[in-house]
Amino acid sequence: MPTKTAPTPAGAAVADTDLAVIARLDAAIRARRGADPDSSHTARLFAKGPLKCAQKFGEEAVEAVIAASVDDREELKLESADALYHLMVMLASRGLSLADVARVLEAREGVSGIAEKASRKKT
Ligand SMILES: N=c1c2ncn([C@@H]3O[C@H](COP(=O)(O)OP(=O)(O)OP(=O)(O)O)[C@@H](O)[C@H]3O)c2ncn1[C@@H]1O[C@H](COP(=O)(O)O)[C@@H](O)[C@H]1O
Repeated sequence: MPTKTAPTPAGAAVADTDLAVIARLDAAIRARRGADPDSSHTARLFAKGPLKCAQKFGEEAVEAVIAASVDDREELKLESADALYHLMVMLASRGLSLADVARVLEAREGVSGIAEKASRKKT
């Protein structure tokens, strides 16, 4: 078991220790491929297929949206964790990972969203 990171103030900048948690979760999700669905929630989702994985992500994302809408920050943290985990499972069910998403974000770095949208309208 990794050592737990000390609590950080709300809204703190994302640190390497936070990214390490994501990397460990990624490894855990990968390790559940072909595991026993009776003992693993991830394996159960994989066994049900990509459509179920997508549905679960949608449900958890909506729950996060509701928490944000009513300004319940504790619930927002919990639901966002559920949504992030289920996003990663959904990506894995289609042979992708957050590394693929990171490459997309990397390609967009330095490109203003406003300028990009304006360039789309011209074409
Ligand atoms: N981060 C998570 C995580 N977040 C949420 N969940 C589970 O997601 C489920 C969501 O519950 P719901 O009632 O919404 O869904 P459900 O039980 O499928 O019910 P239905 O929608 O099917 O009716 C709960 O069982 C949560 O425990 C998670 N399950 C696992 N992980 C991580 O994945 C690792 C591997 O887990 P297993 O695959 O279970 O070994 C764990 O060590 C954790 O690090």
